[in-house]
Amino acid sequence: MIPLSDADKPKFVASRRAVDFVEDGMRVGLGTGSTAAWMVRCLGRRVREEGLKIAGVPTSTRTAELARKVGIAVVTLEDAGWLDLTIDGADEFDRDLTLIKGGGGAHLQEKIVATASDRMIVIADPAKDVARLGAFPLPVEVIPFGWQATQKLVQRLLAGMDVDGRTATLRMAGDTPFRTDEGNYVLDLHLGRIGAPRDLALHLNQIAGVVENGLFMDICDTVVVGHADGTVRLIGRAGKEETGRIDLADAESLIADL
Ligand SMILES: O=C[C@H](O)[C@H](O)[C@H](O)COP(=O)(O)O
Repeated sequence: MIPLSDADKPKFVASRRAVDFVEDGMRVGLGTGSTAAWMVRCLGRRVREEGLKIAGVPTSTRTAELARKVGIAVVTLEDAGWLDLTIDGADEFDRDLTLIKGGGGAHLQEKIVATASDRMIVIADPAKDVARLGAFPLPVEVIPFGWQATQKLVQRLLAGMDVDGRTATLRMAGDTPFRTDEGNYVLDLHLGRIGAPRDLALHLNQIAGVVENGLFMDICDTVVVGHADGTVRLIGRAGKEETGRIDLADAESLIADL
């Protein structure tokens, strides 16, 4: 048996706690990324071992593949209509539960799915908890047509925004531009600090060629932070907090899914 790596421990702990919120009959949005992958495995185990009946709406082709592999019934958002809950990772979250997402380029589908849900729970490790957003580059999905013009307009906008850095770089996958599931490109905005996230998000989405930015405001209801020692912290709106503990040995049967 391969031991759970130190990097995976907080992801497993947060995921294991978050799937307790899933109830029989729910339509559940399934996030994307390394943390969300643990959540999908934890949820798959509940489906297999407890007979939990859920419909999962994945936010990427990667997540769809994993969900099917672990036994979750996968449906489209169109089929589900509306969702009870979405559980997803994040690249950063602040005190207002505003998020930066899209490190894996999935933030467009993730935002559509999360906003079509009654509730969004974010699962994270302690490194994602920031006093101010912006150290993580902000992903912005753009249409490939005329993307250089869009990049110029984004940089022109940044010149008037409350941020420290102002470069927007095209995300690459080797020698070619990275493509999202929709076939679009991603500009990563190196801002260092985002002083007014709402202002920035609204202005970015006004630029022709911008499809969606990775700032999630007023969408997340609860953040579940997992720690490597098994402790878990739930942060709700208005700073409401709760702590708990997850047994790390509980991850063993999931390691085979890796
Ligand atoms: O596009 C990717 C998503 O927004 C991820 O949820 C985010 O990047 C966090 O990923 P991870 O859990 O791998 O740090």
